[in-house]
Amino acid sequence: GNIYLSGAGPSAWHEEYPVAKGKRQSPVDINTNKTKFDPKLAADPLTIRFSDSCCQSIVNTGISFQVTSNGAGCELSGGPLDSTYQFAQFHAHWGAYLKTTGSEHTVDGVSYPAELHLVHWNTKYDDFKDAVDKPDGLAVIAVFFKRGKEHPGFGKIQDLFSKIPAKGAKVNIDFEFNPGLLMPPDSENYWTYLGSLTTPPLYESVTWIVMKEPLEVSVEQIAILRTLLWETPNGVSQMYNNFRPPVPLRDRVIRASFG
Ligand SMILES: Cc1cc(C(C)C)[n+](CCc2cnc[nH]2)c(C(C)C)c1
Ligand SMILES: [Zn+2]
Repeated sequence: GNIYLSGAGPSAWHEEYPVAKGKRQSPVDINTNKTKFDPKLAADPLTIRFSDSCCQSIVNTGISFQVTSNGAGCELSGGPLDSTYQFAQFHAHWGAYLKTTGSEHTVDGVSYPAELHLVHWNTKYDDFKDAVDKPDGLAVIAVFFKRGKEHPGFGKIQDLFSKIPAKGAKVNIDFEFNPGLLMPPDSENYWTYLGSLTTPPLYESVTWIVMKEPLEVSVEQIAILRTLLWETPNGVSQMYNNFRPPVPLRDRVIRASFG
C-alpha cells in the first residue's frame, strides 16, 4: 500500500518499524542557531564527481521517480566522509498544489516545495544492498528546490515522466544526463549529520549532506512532479506529499561546512 496515505501515515510507521523513534532518524529541522561550523569540513572539501554517462534509466518506484545509475565515474568523498561513496540513484519528494510543504528537511522550520536526493553507497561494502543497512553505508546529498527560473536540465528528466505512468514502469535514458546539473551553483556550503532512510525500513545508515543553497526550478516544473501517479486507498491518483515530516534531532549536532 501507500506508506504515506495508508493508516495514520508516517506517524504510525513506528508500529511496524520501531526504529522510527530511534536516535538517528531523518529528516530533521536544521535550526541554524544550533548548527556548528566544523573547520575540518572546509579543510577536506567534499569532492562530488558526476559523469555524462552515469544515468541509465528512470523508474516509477510508487513513492517517487528514480533515475538509476551504474555509478561509473560518479563518486563522492571528503568532507564528513571517511571513504569513497559511489552514486546509485536520484529521486525527489514534494508537496501538494498551493502548499508550501514538500521538502523533508526544513531550515529554521521552513519547508521548500521539493527536495532532491542523490544517493551514494560506501564502496568499502560489496554493493548497495550490502551497504544499505550499515551505519556508514550510505551518503545522500539533499538539494532543496525553490520556485524560480526554469531548469532545462531537470526538464529533460521530467519529459520522461509520461513514459512511467505507474509503479514499476521503467524506461531507458538514451541521452547523456549529468546529475551535476542538479547541484546548486554553490555546493561548498552544506550541513551534515548522521541520519536514516526517510521511508521504511528507516535504516540508520545515511550520512546526510544537505546543500544550503536551493536549486531554482519553475512553478510549472514543481507542478509536473505531481503528474506522476501512485496508488492510494482511493485508487490511482497524482503523486504528491511523498515526504516524511521532520523528526526529533535527539542527541545530535548538525555540522556546517561554512562559518
Ligand atoms: C533500501 C532502500 C533505500 C532507500 C534510499 C535510501 C535509496 N529507499 C528510499 C528511502 C528514502 C528515500 N529518501 C530517503 N530515504 C528505500 C525505499 C524505496 C523503500 C529502500
Ligand atoms: Zn529521498
